[in-house]
Amino acid sequence: MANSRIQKLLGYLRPHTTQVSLGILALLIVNAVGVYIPLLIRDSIEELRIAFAFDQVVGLIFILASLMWVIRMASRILIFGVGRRVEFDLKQKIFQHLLTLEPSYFSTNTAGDLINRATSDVDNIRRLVGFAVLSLANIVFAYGLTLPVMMSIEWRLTFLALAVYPVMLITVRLFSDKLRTQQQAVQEELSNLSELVQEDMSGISLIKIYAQEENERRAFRGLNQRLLSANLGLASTRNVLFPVIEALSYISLLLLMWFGSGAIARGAITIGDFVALILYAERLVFPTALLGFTITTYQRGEVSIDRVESILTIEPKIKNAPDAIALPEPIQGELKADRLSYTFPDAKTPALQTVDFHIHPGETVAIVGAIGSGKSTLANVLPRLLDIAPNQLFLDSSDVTQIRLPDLRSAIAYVPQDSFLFSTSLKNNIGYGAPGSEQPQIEQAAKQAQIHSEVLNFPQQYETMVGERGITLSGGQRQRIALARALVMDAPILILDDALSSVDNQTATQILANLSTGVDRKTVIFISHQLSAAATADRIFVMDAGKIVQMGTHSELIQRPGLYQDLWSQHQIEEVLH
Ligand SMILES: Nc1ncnc2c1ncn2[C@@H]1O[C@H](COP(=O)(O)OP(=O)(O)OP(=O)(O)O)[C@@H](O)[C@H]1O
Repeated sequence: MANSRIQKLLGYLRPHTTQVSLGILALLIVNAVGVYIPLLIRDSIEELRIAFAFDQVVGLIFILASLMWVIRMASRILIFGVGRRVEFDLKQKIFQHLLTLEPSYFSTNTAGDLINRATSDVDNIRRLVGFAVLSLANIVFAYGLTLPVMMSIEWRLTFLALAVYPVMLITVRLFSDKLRTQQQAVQEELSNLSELVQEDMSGISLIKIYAQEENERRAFRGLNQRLLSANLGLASTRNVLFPVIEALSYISLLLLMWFGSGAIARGAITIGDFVALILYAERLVFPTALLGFTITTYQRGEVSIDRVESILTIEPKIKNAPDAIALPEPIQGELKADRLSYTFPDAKTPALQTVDFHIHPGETVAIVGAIGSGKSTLANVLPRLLDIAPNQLFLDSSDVTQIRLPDLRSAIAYVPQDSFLFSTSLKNNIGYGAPGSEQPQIEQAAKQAQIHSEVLNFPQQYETMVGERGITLSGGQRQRIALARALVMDAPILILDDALSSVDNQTATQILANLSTGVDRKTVIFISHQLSAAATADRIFVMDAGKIVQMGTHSELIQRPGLYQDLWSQHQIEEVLH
């Protein structure tokens, strides 16, 4: 597992090998110069050349220190830049992969969790790639180059000076774990608070109708209070940690001074050696403290690699068959089902049971039936939004599971039950399935969907924005915009899944009549509870408990005793009562 994570990590870094190598080389130079400067100071002290005059050595130190500063900056820019690039690549990969997954994946996995993986987890990986790589390389070079020089000066004093460093490391480790939990707590409280604000803003009318302002204010105060406590906790841990690190580095300095002065007195080291040791011990404080944070960052990053990879390795259930075929042109729009069955995962009974039908090109078929009888399931299997077995459903005599998915889906225009609109202009919403559609095409589709004249009354007509930053449309208007979106595609098959439920019966009947006339008639599948509109279809399929229990024209079906007759009588009574 650990190996595979390291492989993944190396995989993320591979496209950026040049930057990483340059960044690491820069760190090596910085550390080499960092080790050289104290030696220069030592020699200067020894030769008593440093002091009050601006001398060559001071100038050299100034130049070297400036060089170090510039190269360190370059190393940070390079390696942190790689972190950002890896973050960018991963976000692209996750989003791209999510787009390949079937809709049912999103009903079993919450959007919150997916967003979290694409943001917080990717952020942890970015830190692992940027901060952890930089810090680890820096630690290796800092200790690798500084320790031998310190030891060559005086090994006993070196051990003494560094004796408190393991304590420093353990302290930072303990604190960084605590900091991590506290940071998470702050994040959680913050998202609880924003969730409440978001919910209250969208449910503001309910709050007012039920006069719950006071309760909501109290709920907000409670959450805000928790956020305050979490923030104060985090701040106090931070405020304790840094003085503790400082204190430990002073202990190291005191130990050095105490024993170092004895060593000078004994003549074991020179004053120059002593100053160099102090400078070296000081050099190692920062990398040591950082190592504690680096370990935590590394561990967090590892967990996040697993979480992100677990998304990226999910195989889409619905994909092109290995030997998928192109749909032969011209597409006729003939649909045939042969013992078509589908059971939802974890469901006890099938939603579709051995359904047989033959829908002719250009035919308008209405599908009616009780709630939960399988109508939407049937609509969803046609464009393979659900994973059906092969050899059960055929479009123009080709098995739909063998047709290339883009071909199949562009042959079917589908208006689902919930008329989802994107937060963009009406024009973009209507032209969504056929990007680059010209205004006349958009208007033509809107006219067919009987929404054109209403759009002309909107403030910016087709440029009017909808959604959160735009106007609010009525249910019926949304449905007709969604219908226009499907019509722009000009696909040979059109499926309307209860897509006109908020449109009055007369308009719905008119729309259906428009769709089923004309020279290039489409195959229309009209799923509806609106029986008066359904009655005008060429044929009607009546569904019950996952089966088509009756088929025929309206006039045939009202003659036969059965579910359709019952539904029709009920419909007549409702019409009279209204
Ligand atoms: N995602 C799902 N997971 C499990 N079961 C489902 C799912 N979607 C639908 N079902 C079940 O499948 C059956 C058929 O549902 P379907 O939505 O096709 O009915 P419907 O005839 O379109 O109903 P309505 O008229 O309310 O739209 C129902 O028993 C329903 O509970």
